[in-house]
Amino acid sequence: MKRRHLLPAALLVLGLLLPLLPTPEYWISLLNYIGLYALVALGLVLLTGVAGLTSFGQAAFVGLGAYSTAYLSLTYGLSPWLGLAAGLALTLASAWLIGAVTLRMSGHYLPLATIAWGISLYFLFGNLEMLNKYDGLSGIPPISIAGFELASGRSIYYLIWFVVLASVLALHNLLDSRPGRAIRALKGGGMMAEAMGVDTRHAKVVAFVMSALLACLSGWLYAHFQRTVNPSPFGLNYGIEYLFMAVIGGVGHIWGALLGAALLTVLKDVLQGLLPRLLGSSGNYELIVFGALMVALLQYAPNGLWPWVRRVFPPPARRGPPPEAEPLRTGGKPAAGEKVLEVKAARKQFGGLVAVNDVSFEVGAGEIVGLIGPNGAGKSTTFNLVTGVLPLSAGDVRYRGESIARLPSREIVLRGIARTFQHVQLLPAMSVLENVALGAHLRGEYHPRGGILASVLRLNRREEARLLHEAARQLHRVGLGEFLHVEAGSLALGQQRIVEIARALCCDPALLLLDEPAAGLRLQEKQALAGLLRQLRADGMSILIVEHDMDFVMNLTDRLVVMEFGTRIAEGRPEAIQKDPAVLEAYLGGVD
Ligand SMILES: Nc1ncnc2c1ncn2[C@@H]1O[C@H](COP(=O)(O)OP(=O)(O)OP(=O)(O)O)[C@@H](O)[C@H]1O
Repeated sequence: MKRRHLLPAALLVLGLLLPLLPTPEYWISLLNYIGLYALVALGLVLLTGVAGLTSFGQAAFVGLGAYSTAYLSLTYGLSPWLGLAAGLALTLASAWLIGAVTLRMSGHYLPLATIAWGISLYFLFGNLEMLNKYDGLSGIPPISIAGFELASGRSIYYLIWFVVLASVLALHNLLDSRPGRAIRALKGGGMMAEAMGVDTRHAKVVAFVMSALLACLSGWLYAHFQRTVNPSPFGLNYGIEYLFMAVIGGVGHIWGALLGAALLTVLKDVLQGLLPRLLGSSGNYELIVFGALMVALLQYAPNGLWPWVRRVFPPPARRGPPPEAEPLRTGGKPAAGEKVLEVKAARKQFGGLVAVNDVSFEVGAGEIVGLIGPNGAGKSTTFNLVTGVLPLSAGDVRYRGESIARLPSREIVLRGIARTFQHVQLLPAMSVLENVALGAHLRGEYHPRGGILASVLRLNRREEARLLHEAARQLHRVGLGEFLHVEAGSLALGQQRIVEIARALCCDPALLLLDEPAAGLRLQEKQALAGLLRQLRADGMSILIVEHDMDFVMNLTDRLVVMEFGTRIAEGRPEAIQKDPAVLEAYLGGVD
C-alpha cells in the first residue's frame, strides 16, 4: 500500500469499527448528523462551488425527502424504500420545475428566489393538515435491509456513511467526465460554455436537481434515524447553515463538504455546552459566537479549509499523455474553392446606434481573412453576429450554404464554426487538458445533454478516453503538448490564447474565428502563432481573424475586410489595403 493511502485507510477502518467499540451513543449520534449534513453540503459543492449557483433553500428538499417517507410509511404502511423512491421522484419533479423557472435568473435574484421557495416549502410542511401541521409526524418505522432493522443509531450509522461515501464517489465520477466538465464550465460564464456546445440552461438544471436529490436522500435517512419529523429542521436557518458548511469546508471541493459538516456540527455542539456555563443560560449566545467565528474563519480561509488540508497532503501529480484511444468522428470538410462563410448585408442596431451597417463579405475554404478597423468599428459585434451571441437586426449569415442567422451558439459550433475570445475564457483551476477537452463536448458518444447516469456510474470511460486523447492531440498540434496537466491559469497569457485555439480545434471546425489572438503576445509568440495558423490553413482550415496588430495581419492573411463606424470601407489583398486611401484615412494618417 502506498504511503498516502495509509491515513484514509486508517480512517476507514476506524469508521467501520466505531459502532462495534464501546463508543458513547452520543458520539455515534453526532457522527450520524455529520453524515446527514455532509450529504446536503455535497449537493451545494456541486451547485455553488462547481456550477456557481447559490442556494439558501436546500433544507426544503431535505424536508421533501423526510416528509415523503414519513407520510407514506405512517399513512399507508409502505416500506421506507418505497418512501425513498417516492421522495426522490417528488424531489426530482419539483426541483426540475423550480430550477426551470428560477435558474433563468442571474445575480442576486437567484439566491433571493431560493430563499423564497425555501420559506414556501417550510410553511407548506407546517400548514398541511395531512402532515399534522407544526407538530409533525412521529412513530416513523426504521429502515430494514434483508430483514435486519436499522433501529438504533449504531446500525443506521453504517447506512448513512455508506450513502455519504457512495455520493462522494458519484460526484467525483460526474465531475471527471464530459457532463461534469459542462457543469464546471458554467463558472466560466455562459457565453464560453454555449460556444463549446453546452446547453447551459440544461447543465444548470442538472446541477440543481442533483443537489436537491442529495438533500432528499439526507431527509430520508434523517426521518428514519429520528423516527419523527416536524418542519423546524427544514427552515431557512438550516438552509443558511448548509451553505455555511459547504463554504467553510471549501465550496469547490468534494471532501470540503465532509470537513465543513464535521467542523460546524462539532463546533455548534461544543458551544451549546460551553457558553451557558460561561455566560449563563438566559441568552442565545451561541449563535452570536458562532457567527463571529465564521466571519473570522472566512477572513483567513476565504476558499474554505480543504485547500489547507490539500497543502499538507498534496494529491499525486498527473504525468504523461492520456492513453491512446479510438479517434473521435469528424465532420465533412469543405472542398477547395467552396464558400464557407457568407455574411450578407448583416446589420446590428443597439437602439439608435448602428454598430454593424449592412456589412457583407465571404470566407472561402482554406482562406485566412482578417477583419480590421479602428476601435469601435463594429468588428466584435460582427463576430458576435456570426457566432450567434447576438441576433441580427437584418441581413443573413450563411455557413456552407445554410443560414445560421437564427441559430444559438451551440448549434453553430455543431455545424463547424469554432471560436476563441478577445478576453481569454479558460477555467483557470482546471487542467489545460480538460479545458481543451471541453471543446469536444458535442463529439462524445452520449447525447450532448445526456450521459449523466453513465458518468456517475463510471460507465463512460471509453468516451472520456477518446475525448482526452483528442484534447491531447490538439494540444500537441499547437505545440503545448508538455503542459497537459498544468492548471490553465498558471500559463502565460500567450500560451492561454493558444490553449483557446486548441480548444476550438477540438470542436472539429472547418471555420475558426479568432478574436484578437495576438493581443498581449510577445514577438516570438506572435511568430509562433502565425506559423500555427499557416499550418492550419495548409490543412484546409478557413480562418476569420479580428486583430489590431497590423504587421501580424498583413503578413498572415489572404484578404482583409476593413470596417469603420460599422461600415465596410474596403476589402482586398493586404498589399492593396495598405495603399487604400479610405483605409489610411480611417487609421488617421497611416497604418501603425
Ligand atoms: N451591447 C451593446 N450595446 C450597445 N452598444 C454596443 C454594444 N456592443 C457594442 N456596442 C457599440 O457598437 C460599436 C461597435 O463596437 P464593437 O465592440 O463591435 O467594435 P470593435 O471594432 O470590436 O472595437 P474594439 O476594437 O475596441 O474591440 C461601438 O460603438 C460600441 O460602443
